[in-house]
Amino acid sequence: MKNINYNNLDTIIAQVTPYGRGGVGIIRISGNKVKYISNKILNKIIEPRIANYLFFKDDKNNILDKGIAILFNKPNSFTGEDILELHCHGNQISLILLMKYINNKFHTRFAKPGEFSYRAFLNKKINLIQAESIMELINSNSEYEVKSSINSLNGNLFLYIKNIFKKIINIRTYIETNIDFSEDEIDHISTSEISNKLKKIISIIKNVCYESNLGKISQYGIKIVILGKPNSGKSTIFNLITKKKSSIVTNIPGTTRDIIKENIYINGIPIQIIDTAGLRKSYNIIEKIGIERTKKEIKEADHLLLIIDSNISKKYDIKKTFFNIYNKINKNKITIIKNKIDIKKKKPKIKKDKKGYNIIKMSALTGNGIDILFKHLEKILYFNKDLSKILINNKRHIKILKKTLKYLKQSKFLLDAGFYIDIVADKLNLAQNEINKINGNFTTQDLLKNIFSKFCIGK
Ligand SMILES: Nc1nc2c(c(=O)[nH]1)N(C=O)[C@@H](CNc1ccc(C(=O)N[C@@H](CCC(=O)O)C(=O)O)cc1)CN2
Ligand SMILES: Nc1nc2c(ncn2[C@@H]2O[C@H](COP(=O)(O)OP(=O)(O)OP(=O)(O)O)[C@@H](O)[C@H]2O)c(=O)[nH]1
Ligand SMILES: [K+]
Repeated sequence: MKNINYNNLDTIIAQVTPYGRGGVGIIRISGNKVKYISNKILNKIIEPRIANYLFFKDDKNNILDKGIAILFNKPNSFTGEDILELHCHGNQISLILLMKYINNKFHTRFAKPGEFSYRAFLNKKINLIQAESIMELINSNSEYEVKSSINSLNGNLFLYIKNIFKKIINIRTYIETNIDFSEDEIDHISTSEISNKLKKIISIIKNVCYESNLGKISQYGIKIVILGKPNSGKSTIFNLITKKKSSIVTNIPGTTRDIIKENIYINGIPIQIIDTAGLRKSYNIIEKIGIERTKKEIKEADHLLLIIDSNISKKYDIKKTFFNIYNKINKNKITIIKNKIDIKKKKPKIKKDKKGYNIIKMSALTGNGIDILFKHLEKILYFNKDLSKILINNKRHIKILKKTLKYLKQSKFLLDAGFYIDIVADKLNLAQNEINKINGNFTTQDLLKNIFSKFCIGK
């Protein structure tokens, strides 16, 4: 499909409901010929934006279907062009027959994937971010992805991008007005002020880029790694969370030699949960490999669950044995589970320790306390990071933001190192161009076509 000519704004038609059998199947027609087609097929001039229950007929007065027709007059439609929607009975054959008839009779054609949205974009009905988020929404596989795409559909991401853009412009203006290019020497006060401003933008983007690592969730889920001493109950927790018996549970310490992964959803959040080998010094070569891999998993994890047997004496300080991660790690990145509370018949609960780390007392064996754990994880993984506000799932956006970040860092570096301000400004310019690509202000035709062609048919 090399010759997609999106600029040729002829009238296009597509089935917008899924292929197959259904209660209702909707056909959408967009373009200049719509009114003519509507009059012919419906045998009537219908009022726009009103549902009309009518026969759909061919030119020989044969009934093609009887359904609901809605006309949207340009520019007040999804695409900004005239649109006719035919809500037919959901039979795939009759839908195709109807579309074929229209194509043959009125010289319309089937829409390419994303072509309706592309027209909506060209006619400034939606911005590029919204178009992409509509597609993200359609392709969502979890409540989590649905929420994030609806969020960017609502314009939150657009506002965020605009804010970064404004801040960059702000610095460029500041440079142009406050620095005298005719002098070789740069005023030190202004330089440090610019440097601070740059630092701020960098941190704003960094925050989002960090969260956007969660963007990989569509493929793998948020990575939760289970850690703990042998026999603390890691495999039992893993089985409890995944509700499967895939991890071998035994009372022989060191049974879990390798890493077991499972993809699950916790309250709609896609999660990849990983059970690790028992962490301890081992001369067993197989176990050693497992431990090396555990270290790697820890590095890549979004969240750690550290399992401790709550009945084992405290003087043996487990927390110290975990590569000192306990003290180094962000308090929200780790949850300590004091397991096996059933033995001393304690009640499950959640609390914070003196250092502010989250501790959950529960029993993996009986499942008592699992709801507390799930609720906590949901809070930590979803709400604490404020993903409900800005979450970037879109690979294209992440890539652009990373590039923007790179240019901003370079420009700060050059500034701090005392390079000429125009070199700094050049880098800023590059950053600005990057950010412009997200909302489609600085996007080539090829790129646009590429983006929209990944949409589904009828969108
Ligand atoms: N029947 C139907 N349902 C649908 C769609 C559709 O195309 N048809 N959509 C397709 O994605 C979504 C809704 N998107 C739409 C976006 C804009 C307009 C529209 O008519 N816009 C006009 C008027 C706005 C107004 O009255 O406030 C405009 O923008 O000028 C319609 C649907 C989801 N539901
Ligand atoms: N009473 C009680 N026993 C538990 C609990 N959780 C796990 N166990 C038992 O503790 C033993 C070890 O559990 P595992 O889940 O295999 O422990 P692990 O941490 O995966 O062990 P390794 O494979 O050695 O790393 C098993 O006999 C479990 O049945 C619990 O909450 N209460
Ligand atoms: K074990």
